[in-house]
Amino acid sequence: MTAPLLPRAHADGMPDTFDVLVHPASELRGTLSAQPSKNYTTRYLLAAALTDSATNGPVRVIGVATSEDAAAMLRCLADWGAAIELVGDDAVIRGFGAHPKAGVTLNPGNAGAVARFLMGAAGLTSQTTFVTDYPDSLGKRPQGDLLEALTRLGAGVSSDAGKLPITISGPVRGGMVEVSAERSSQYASALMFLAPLLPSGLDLKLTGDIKSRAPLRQTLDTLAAYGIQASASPDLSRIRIAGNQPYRAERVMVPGDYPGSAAILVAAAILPGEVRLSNLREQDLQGEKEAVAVLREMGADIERSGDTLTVRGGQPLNAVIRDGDGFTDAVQALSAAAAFAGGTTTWENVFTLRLKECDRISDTCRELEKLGLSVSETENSLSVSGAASLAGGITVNGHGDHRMIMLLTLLGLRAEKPLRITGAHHIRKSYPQFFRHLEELGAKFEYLKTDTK
Ligand SMILES: O=C(O)C1=C[C@@H](OP(=O)(O)O)[C@@H](O)[C@H](O)C1
Ligand SMILES: C=C(OP(=O)(O)O)C(=O)O
Repeated sequence: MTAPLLPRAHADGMPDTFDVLVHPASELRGTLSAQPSKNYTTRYLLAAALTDSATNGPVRVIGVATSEDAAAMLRCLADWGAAIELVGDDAVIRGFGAHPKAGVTLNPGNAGAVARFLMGAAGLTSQTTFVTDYPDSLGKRPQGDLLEALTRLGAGVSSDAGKLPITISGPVRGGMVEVSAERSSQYASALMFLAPLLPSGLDLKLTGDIKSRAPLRQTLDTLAAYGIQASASPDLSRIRIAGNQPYRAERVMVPGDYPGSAAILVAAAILPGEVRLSNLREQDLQGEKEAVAVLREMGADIERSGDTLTVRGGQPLNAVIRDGDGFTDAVQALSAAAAFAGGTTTWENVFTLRLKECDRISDTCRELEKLGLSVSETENSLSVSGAASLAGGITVNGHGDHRMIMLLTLLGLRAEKPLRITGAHHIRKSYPQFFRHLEELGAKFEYLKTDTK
């Protein structure tokens, strides 16, 4: 099953590994449809695999993302015993229910959410090992909070000081358990996916200053779509999910992706022209929907008609001070708007950005400084002062981080001279068509083949 699931992410006509040369754009104009949501794709695929095909039959996940993270989830679920068929843009999955294959080694690539959600479900197996071929990215991200919770539930766990590679030996028991939600919401989401298949369910107490509440709500939403009952306190510090609840669904449809689309909206706002972006639901739990409100507050002209947003670009922008935790995956893209806004923009409460594919606070500061921008950071915040223009004409480092690559690309589109971004193929983690979408709007890129992974 592995082979046919992989090429989807690479069917873009670009070299396997490349730097991108971003040419300045005078305007952006055209219509796009937002790509499928990364966060709903990972959730709907996992939940589909957790259905028991003997009683539920196949689940059709309609319109799955084509990113490397989606491919990673598909590959791991197939390795765990799910029968997966890709039919056009859909995935048809016959799930393994509460019985993923034991003794399997899973490689979730560079996908944090995929790795953590699967580590939760590994509590159903007698043993699952997790490795990564991204030791410098996912391999450095912390997993200890989830491993502690699984240990309290009776799992045997071995890890490299709370990091990958990790082996989890179950099965675990249910009941009450604390899990820290201070560094990532993904640990709690992982346990939420596990809970319904444990005989006594889980009574989760989320501890610490809870971060990324929006994805926790997307997990509750996914459970509901698969017929699982859950109850949560309004602040999400307590989430109760009864046991012995089978996952059940026939068809689920993946909505459009707000985090990636935020980058398109910013590009459209900082350059003259008119861009229409469809497939973005107004009623949606993705926190990055807030990027629309943030851009409007900065002075962007964005109009909504149903699921379509129209941006009339080139309006003068002003700085804002906002708590960025609610739209964590759009902070990078919005920093490109900040780079051209009057005044200093500060994103507060964004400590968790340091724990993503790179340190999205310090590494961002370093790259923006190279471009001549004035930036500052605290442990928990990132500030960017707007400039009237950017010279460009240099090489900046994509840090192997798709959201950093999006941010630098947006800056390059508004620079005076072309900007080279290293390791731009990592865009495929979440948004393989990013450059192609911008090309459809009139942007020009050169893809410079490299041998650097
Ligand atoms: O649950 C999810 O799908 C995600 C949760 C967020 O992570 P944190 O909870 O670590 O902030 C987000 O940044 C990530 O891209 C996807
Ligand atoms: C941080 C991200 O993803 P993950 O945590 O799933 O690797 C992201 O998509 O920006």
